[in-house]
Amino acid sequence: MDLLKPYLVKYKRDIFITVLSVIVMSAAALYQPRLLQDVMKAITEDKMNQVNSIGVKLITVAALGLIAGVINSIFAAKVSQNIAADLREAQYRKIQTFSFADIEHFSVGNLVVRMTNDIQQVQTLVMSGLQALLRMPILFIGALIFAINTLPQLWWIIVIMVVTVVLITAFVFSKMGPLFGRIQSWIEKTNNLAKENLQGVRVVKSFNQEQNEKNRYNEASGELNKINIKIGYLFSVMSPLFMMVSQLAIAGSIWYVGTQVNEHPMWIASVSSFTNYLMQIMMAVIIGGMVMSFAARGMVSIKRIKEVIDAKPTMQYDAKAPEIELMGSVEFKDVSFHYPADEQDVLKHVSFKANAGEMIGIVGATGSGKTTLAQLIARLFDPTAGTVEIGGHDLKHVNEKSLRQTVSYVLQRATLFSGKISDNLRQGKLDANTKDMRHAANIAQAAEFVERYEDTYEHVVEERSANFSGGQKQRLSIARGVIANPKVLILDDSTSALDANSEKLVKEALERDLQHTTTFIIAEKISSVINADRILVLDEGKLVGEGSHAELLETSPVYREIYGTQKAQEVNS
Ligand SMILES: Nc1ncnc2c1ncn2[C@@H]1O[C@H](COP(=O)(O)OP(=O)(O)OP(=O)(O)O)[C@@H](O)[C@H]1O
Repeated sequence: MDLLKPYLVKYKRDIFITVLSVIVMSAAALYQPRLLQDVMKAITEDKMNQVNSIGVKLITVAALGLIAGVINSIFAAKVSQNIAADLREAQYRKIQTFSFADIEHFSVGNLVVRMTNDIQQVQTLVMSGLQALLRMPILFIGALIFAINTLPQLWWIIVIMVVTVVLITAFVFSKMGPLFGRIQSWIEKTNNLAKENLQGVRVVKSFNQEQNEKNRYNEASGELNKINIKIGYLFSVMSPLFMMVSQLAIAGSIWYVGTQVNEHPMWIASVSSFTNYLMQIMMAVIIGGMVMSFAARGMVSIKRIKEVIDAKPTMQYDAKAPEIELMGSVEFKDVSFHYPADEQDVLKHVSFKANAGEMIGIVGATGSGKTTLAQLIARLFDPTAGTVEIGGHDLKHVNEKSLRQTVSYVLQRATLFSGKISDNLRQGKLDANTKDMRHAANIAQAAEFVERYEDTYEHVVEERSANFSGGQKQRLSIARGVIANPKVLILDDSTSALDANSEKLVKEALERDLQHTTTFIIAEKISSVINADRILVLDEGKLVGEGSHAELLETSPVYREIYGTQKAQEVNS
């Protein structure tokens, strides 16, 4: 509940209104049977003036109860929605501070469920809590007092009814509680499967995997369904049982009063309000059960949201580090690295220095650690040993803004955000004007197709950038990467979807227009980096060669082998 405390304080005025309205609503509900009893008594005693005045009172109390009920619902909805929005934003803010490792730790699907379904559960809990938490004890205790006060001789019926109902509730909840935790994890699994399937829809269709995917999804969805049905069964048993117990209690009280009516004729007026109070006691217990079920589910969700909000990002920036202008040299000093989930190093004792303005090619077999190395330059991960320095500064002590202004990383898989082309380019430079955009697009060989649109840079980017080809996406990502004229630019296989001529034009433009930028080009094909000032050769996480193309052909057997294989493939194709 710690999680909710600050929000309960924040919305205390509205919460106070809900509490007040609950009190009025419950008091009205409790007072009505008593007034009904008085009316009946007045009718049997033929006191018509009393009947009228009590009737007016009855209508006023009912109207008050109704108005209080409406106010309660409005404010409970308002508070619960505000709290849900605040929690959603708090989670989102926190997730923005997460490193890659933190996201991998939770998994994307898991975070999405925590942002949506778990928030929904907490919203329902707050809403039902504000509507019922106070109402339940007031109704229960109030109706108990009124019932005993009305027909004290029937106390034993109340006791039997309450004990039976409490036992049923305890039994049902002992079975239901553990199911709520399982529900959330199965929702995550089905969401992950759906997301993976939809994102990879082309692969699924082209490999005719629809049936397999359907089976995988059905299995997970079936498990989720089973748990939901179990909970449904338990609930469906509970309500008729409660109704049966209350009907038996009512029948028992009428029977008992019937046997005593000759001695106590006034009990007839009392028995109707007594049974009314019995129903109210039962209502209180049912409401309590419902709140408990929302609470059981909501508590699981609160715990899951709290895990995100309280998570300490594994990588933090030095808050005291001043914002400085970094120079473009990049140095790895005996760097080793393994991913958080793995023990084995994927980079092993890597040391090199790239001088400002150099163009460095990085080559190596698939899985040799090229992308990992690039991620350490952009500080998406910290090395597990050694240091990475930019402009002579250890990245662990560099201000975040300084780093982001210095390093621009164009990822292997081009990702654009829905909106406009200009919105995407401005992610690279906030205040970019059309001239900046045109310049960047020219370098990336994107201007040619962007300027064919009537609305040029204001052209829409659809969700998942579905209205662009792979090559167009890559060009726009490169444009976003170069627009701010970064000191360090990393192109991670970013021209793989470009034809050879466009790739050559991009390289030439980079050399011409970003002369002072230290550029790292990760490439599968040696031909893509053949003219680089220097080429780093990676093999199973080790730096096994460093030099120009000509030098490496002389000195590095690994490089020679890769080059030889690629040349042979070119000749054969
Ligand atoms: N997020 C991750 N968690 C765990 N292991 C990872 C992760 N990313 C990569 N690896 C592993 O690290 C090693 C190096 O991967 P990396 O992506 O750096 O290679 P690469 O040379 O860029 O490969 P490619 O040319 O295929 O892109 C591989 O063995 C890979 O399985």
